[in-house]
Amino acid sequence: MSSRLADLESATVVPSTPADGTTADPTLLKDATALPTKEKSNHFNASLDQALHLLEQQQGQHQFFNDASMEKSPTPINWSLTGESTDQLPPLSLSKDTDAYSVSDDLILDNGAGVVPDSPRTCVSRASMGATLDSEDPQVVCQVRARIPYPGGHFYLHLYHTAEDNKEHLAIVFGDDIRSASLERIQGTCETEMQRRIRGASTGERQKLIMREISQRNQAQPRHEVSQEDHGHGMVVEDSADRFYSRRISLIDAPLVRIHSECFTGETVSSVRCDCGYQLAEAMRLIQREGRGVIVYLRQEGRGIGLLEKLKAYNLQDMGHDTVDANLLLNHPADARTYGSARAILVDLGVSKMRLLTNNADKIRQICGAGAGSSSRLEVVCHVPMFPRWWLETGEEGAQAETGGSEDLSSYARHLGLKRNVMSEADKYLRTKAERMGHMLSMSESSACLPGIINH
Ligand SMILES: Nc1nc2c(ncn2[C@@H]2O[C@H](COP(=O)(O)OP(=O)(O)OP(=O)(O)O)[C@@H](O)[C@H]2O)c(=O)[nH]1
Repeated sequence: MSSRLADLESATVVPSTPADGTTADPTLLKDATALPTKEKSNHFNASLDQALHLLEQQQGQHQFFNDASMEKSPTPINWSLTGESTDQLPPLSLSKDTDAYSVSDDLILDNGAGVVPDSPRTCVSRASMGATLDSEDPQVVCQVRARIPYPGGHFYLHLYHTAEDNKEHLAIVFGDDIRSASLERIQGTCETEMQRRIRGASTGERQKLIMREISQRNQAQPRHEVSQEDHGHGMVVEDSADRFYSRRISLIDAPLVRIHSECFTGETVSSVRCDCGYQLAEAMRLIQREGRGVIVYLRQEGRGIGLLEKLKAYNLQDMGHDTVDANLLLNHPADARTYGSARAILVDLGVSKMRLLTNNADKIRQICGAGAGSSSRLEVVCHVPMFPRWWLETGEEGAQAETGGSEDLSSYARHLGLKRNVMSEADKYLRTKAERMGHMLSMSESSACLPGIINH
C-alpha cells in the first residue's frame, strides 16, 4: 500500500465520488517530482492541501495514517492518505530522509494510526518535531494549552493526543519558556489568529519568535552520551557534594520533571492506601518553588491496568496479598506501563535533560531509552527521590501524629532508621515497591544523590 516520494509522479489522489456524481481532479500531485527536493516538498504540500480541500468539500472527512507495517522501520517513514474508504485512494508516501514535511508550516501531517482528532485538516509531522524520537516512540500532538492559576503563580496545562493509546495525556508546565512544538505549528492554511488563540498557540510577532526558538532548540538537541558517572541507564548518582556542585550548571539546564501515573483513588478521593496523591502534590510544590519544570501526567490508572482492575486488586489486597501478587492473580503484569508517550511529550516540550522526581529505576531506564537505540536524546542527569513527608518527620511530634504514640517500631521503619511505630497502609504499599519492584527507597542512598532537594 505504500510508495516512496519518487513514485509520486504516477501517484494520484482519487477522492470518493461526490454526492452530485461529479469526479474530482485525480492529478493534483502529478507535478511534484519534477522539482528539486525542497521546492518539491513545498509544491507537494500545496498540492496535498488542495487535495485535502477537495476531499473536505466532497466528503468532509479524511485521515492520514502511518502504514502500520513500516512503524518500526527507522527509515523511511511512510504516510498514507485515505478517504472514508481506503479502497478508493491510492497510497501517498513521504520519505523521512527528505525535509519534505519539516519545512512546511501550513500543512502538518499526522501519523496517528488513522486518528486525526476533531479537525479533518489537523496533521502533524514527525520530522518537524525535530526528529529526536526513537523510531518506536509514539507520536504526540499538543491540542490545547491553557493557563491555570496556582498558589503563588500559574502553570500551563497541555492536553496531548497520542497515537499509542488514544488517551488524553497531560503536561503540567511551569515556566513560560517551555513550549510545545506541535502546539505552535500552524494547522492548515486557513487557521485564523482567533483559532490559534483558542487552542493556546502564539500569534503575530510572538509566534515568529517562538517558532524560531523551537527550530533552534531542535537543531541544538544534543545526542545522549554515556558519561563516566552514568550507571548504564542514564541515571547519575552523585557521590559527593563537590561533584554535585560541579554539575550545578547542567542542573540548572535540566528542569525538574515528574512523570506521574493517574491515580483516581489517591489523587481525587484522597486514599492513603498509596502515596500517589502526596507525590503529585509534592511534585507540584517542588517545581513551583523552582519556577520551572514539567509534570507529565499519564492516563495510566492502576499502573496501566485501569480503575476497574485496580479496585479488584484492592479487594485482593484486603485478603492479604500485596500489590504485585494482586495484579498477578488478576492475570496482569505487576506493572503494565510504558513511557514512550512521556518521552515524546518531553521531546515536544524541548526538554532533553532533566532531574527526574522518582524512586522508580525502571522509569528512569525507560525514559533514557536504554536499549531503545542510540537515537535517544533524553538524559536524566540525576533522580530526585520522592519520600513521603511522614518519613522525613522523624521527631517525636511527627511520630506521635502518625502512629498515635504506639512504641513498637516496625522492621521496615527500623531499616529506614525512622522513629515510626506502625506501618500505615501507604507504608506497606511503599515496602512492596522497594522490596519487589526495585524502587530506590533507601534513605541513605538517595540522600547522597541530591543534597538539598529533599530538605523540606
Ligand atoms: N495495580 C495497582 N496500581 C496501583 C495500586 N496503588 C496505586 N496504583 C497505581 O500506581 C501508579 C503509581 O505508580 P507507583 O508504583 O506508585 O509509582 P511510580 O510512578 O512507579 O514510581 P515513582 O516515580 O517513584 O512514584 C498509579 O497509576 C496508581 O493508580 C495498586 O494497589 N494496584
